[in-house]
Amino acid sequence: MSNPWDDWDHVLKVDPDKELRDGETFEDVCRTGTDAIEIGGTLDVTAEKMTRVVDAAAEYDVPLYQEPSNPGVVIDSPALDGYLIPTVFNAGGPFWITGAHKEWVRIDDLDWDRTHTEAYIVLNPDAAVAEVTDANCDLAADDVGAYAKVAERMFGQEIVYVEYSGTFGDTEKVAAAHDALDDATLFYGGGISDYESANEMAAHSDVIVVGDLLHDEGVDAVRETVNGAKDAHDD
Ligand SMILES: CC(C)=CCC/C(C)=C/CC/C(C)=C/CC/C(C)=C/COP(=O)(O)OP(=O)(O)O
Ligand SMILES: O=P(O)(O)OC[C@@H](O)CO
Ligand SMILES: [Mg+2]
Repeated sequence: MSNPWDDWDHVLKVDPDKELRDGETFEDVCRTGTDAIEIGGTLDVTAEKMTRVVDAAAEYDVPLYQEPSNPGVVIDSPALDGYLIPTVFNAGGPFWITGAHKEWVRIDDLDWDRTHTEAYIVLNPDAAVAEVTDANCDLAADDVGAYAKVAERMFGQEIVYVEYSGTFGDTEKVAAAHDALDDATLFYGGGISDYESANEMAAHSDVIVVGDLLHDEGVDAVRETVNGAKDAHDD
């Protein structure tokens, strides 16, 4: 079965809790050449802030996905192509693996056709997501590869996400996850800041995710990362 992300090289992650650069608009954001926009962040996200971003991006034709950090921020909008729901394979306890999901399914009527999961392997211990989920980030490359294989083969995950949010990762660990997967799509996110870093990580993954750069440097810098990712996959 084919999935939209099979054809992606680049995802832009917009944090609803952060501002765009002065003078930049969501139209500019949607015209960076990214393949999809993921809307989410770990800290201080609310349904209201989510709605603001979804509404602002709705009229452009880039696919829009919500990535909720908890069930309380999920919004119901026809502008969304879907929901990418994290599950943190190396979380310190079950809540961020299946517990939050159980609570969500209990209280909400889910649109299953638009709901997909991302099997996160969180590797930057200083990131908010690592602290919130109490992730065990002390993993060697072969541990990372083994988690990726478990995610794909035992849990049927179609997306595995190596997450270094805030810092550029260890290419050996990213490559170990990539090598472990047959069909699942490997997302890599963390510290991508320019053409070179995008090009380098894209060589070890299927999709690179760019986050803070949008809020810190703006849309022109993001466009360079799109070029870096696409060039890596064209070679
Ligand atoms: C069941 C539902 C609907 C939600 C639960 C989803 C889960 C398990 C979330 C746990 C992991 C998490 C908080 C993911 C959020 C996405 C993410 C990693 C965003 C990046 O956040 P950071 O960049 O670390 O944080 P800030 O941008 O807020 O600093
Ligand atoms: O903000 P950065 O470091 O680009 O990370 C992107 C993304 O993986 C965060 O979830
Ligand atoms: Mg962030």
